[in-house]
Amino acid sequence: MFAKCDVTQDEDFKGAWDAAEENLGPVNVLINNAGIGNEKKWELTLNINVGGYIRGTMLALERLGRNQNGSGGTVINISSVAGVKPVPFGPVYCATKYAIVGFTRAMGHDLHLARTGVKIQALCPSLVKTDLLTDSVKNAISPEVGAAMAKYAEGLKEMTVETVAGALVKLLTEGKSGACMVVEAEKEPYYVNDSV
Ligand SMILES: NC(=O)C1=CN([C@@H]2O[C@H](COP(=O)(O)OP(=O)(O)OC[C@H]3O[C@@H](n4cnc5c(N)ncnc54)[C@H](O)[C@@H]3O)[C@@H](O)[C@H]2O)C=CC1
Ligand SMILES: CCCCCC(=O)/C=C/[C@H]1[C@H](O)CC(=O)[C@@H]1CCCCCCC(=O)O
Repeated sequence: MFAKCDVTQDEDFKGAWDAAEENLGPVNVLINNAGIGNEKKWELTLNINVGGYIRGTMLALERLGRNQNGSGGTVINISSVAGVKPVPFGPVYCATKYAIVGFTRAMGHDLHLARTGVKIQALCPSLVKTDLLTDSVKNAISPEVGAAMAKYAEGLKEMTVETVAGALVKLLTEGKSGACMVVEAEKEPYYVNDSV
């Protein structure tokens, strides 16, 4: 099914959730995935990459939280390797992905899990060659930085969408709330940043 959803808009997010329930039945997993890499439009990048994830998580807590008579569930936030190490090619992008790791660790803490019964987790993939990379090169802070990003990316080992999806299933099925899992080419996925 398809539903229009601009993640910066509350009404769109609620409408997409309702449409999913009407068409598919009860929802108990939300994956916050929409993201951009645009250093020139830094406020838009924050609104989508951070605001959209927080909006989605708050909606999931409202709809799924046991403290709201919900059934519990899981939110997976797609951060990035750029959320656990500084990536100089996209400083704003990097800041948004660090923000998501911090938000996930804090909101995923047992203090909240005990209240809501909703697990909050983050997946931090390394590079997959999607439109995001092309757009990020085009919208880098300067043409030179864009060129350096493209050159660096060329030198990286290829990682497939299937590898990322496999890690996501592992995180969803075995990961604790607050867990942040990194997935890189030719490595077993691993956890970082244990909760306090
Ligand atoms: N491609 C990569 O190397 C990596 C990507 N990520 C993250 O994975 C997620 C998905 O990225 P990709 O599939 O690679 O990029 P992509 O550019 O192929 O997909 C991003 C999607 O987000 C959607 N989107 C953008 N703004 C939106 C908005 N306001 N509302 C709703 N949807 C919106 C776009 O329409 C697009 O379908 C992003 O959060 C990205 O930061 C994380 C690590 C590595
Ligand atoms: C180590 C960072 C992995 C980043 C994967 C990702 O989220 C891609 C993001 C691009 C973004 O749109 C703006 C950027 O700066 C990113 C490109 C980064 C170049 C690849 C670095 C990959 C690596 O070292 O594993």
